[in-house]
Amino acid sequence: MAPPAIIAPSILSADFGNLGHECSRTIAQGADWLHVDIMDGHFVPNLTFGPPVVVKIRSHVAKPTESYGKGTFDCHMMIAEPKKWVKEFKNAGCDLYCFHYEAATSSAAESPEGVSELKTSPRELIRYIHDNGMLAGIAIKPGTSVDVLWEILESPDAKDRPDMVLVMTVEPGFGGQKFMASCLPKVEALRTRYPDLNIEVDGGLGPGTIDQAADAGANVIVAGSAVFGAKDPAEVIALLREAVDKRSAGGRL
Ligand SMILES: O=C(CO)[C@@H](O)[C@H](O)COP(=O)(O)O
Ligand SMILES: [Fe+2]
Repeated sequence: MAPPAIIAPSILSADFGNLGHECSRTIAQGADWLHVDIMDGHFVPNLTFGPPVVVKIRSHVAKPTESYGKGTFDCHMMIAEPKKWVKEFKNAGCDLYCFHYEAATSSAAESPEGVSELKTSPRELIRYIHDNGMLAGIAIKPGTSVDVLWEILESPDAKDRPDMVLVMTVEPGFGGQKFMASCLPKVEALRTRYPDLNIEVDGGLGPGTIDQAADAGANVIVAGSAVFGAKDPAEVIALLREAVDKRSAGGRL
């Protein structure tokens, strides 16, 4: 049976002028995690915020009492140098550090300043994240084949294996984009091989698209505009959860 639903509203769609309150309210409305989109203006053509803002919102949301627990900060690192920021985000209050496969493997990302210790492989980066006391996620963009992940998921040592895979269902960079159903075969392939894996989908998720994502096997659901733009965010969170849990309880097609 697939793991239970985890609903992770993306705070990219929250009111940034009132972020602490928005975060605590969303958790009170039934969200499990908060999805924290970190963009550096290099890996993606947009900028968000860094560790000081994460510190501030952490003070409004209690740290989870267990791994994957309520209040987990799921930091989606859309940054060119994922290794460089691991310790800072840990210290800021991040619980799950999800880097992009493309950033970890591109030569531009490895070391724009020629600093060799920033060079790393996805497996080494996963180990480094674990050694720094966080869960590790690995994300792939719509144009990246799921095949790049098999070797990483089969790493003999659990320290080198990700705790979650994020399959992007939009091009990373902005909220409010149209859901790309063409990415779902990647989710299906992952779920077929790994019944217990946390598989996250991100981009364009909401009441109109959740059934397709849940049918494919996703259990960690990011939704930004659908939650923060809703009249009744609690109702949307409950609907997303029900769509996923209905499938994990009843078995997949
Ligand atoms: O990572 C990203 C965008 O790059 C996402 O997390 C979006 O912020 C999701 O927003 P919606 O598509 O749900 O509005
Ligand atoms: Fe995201």
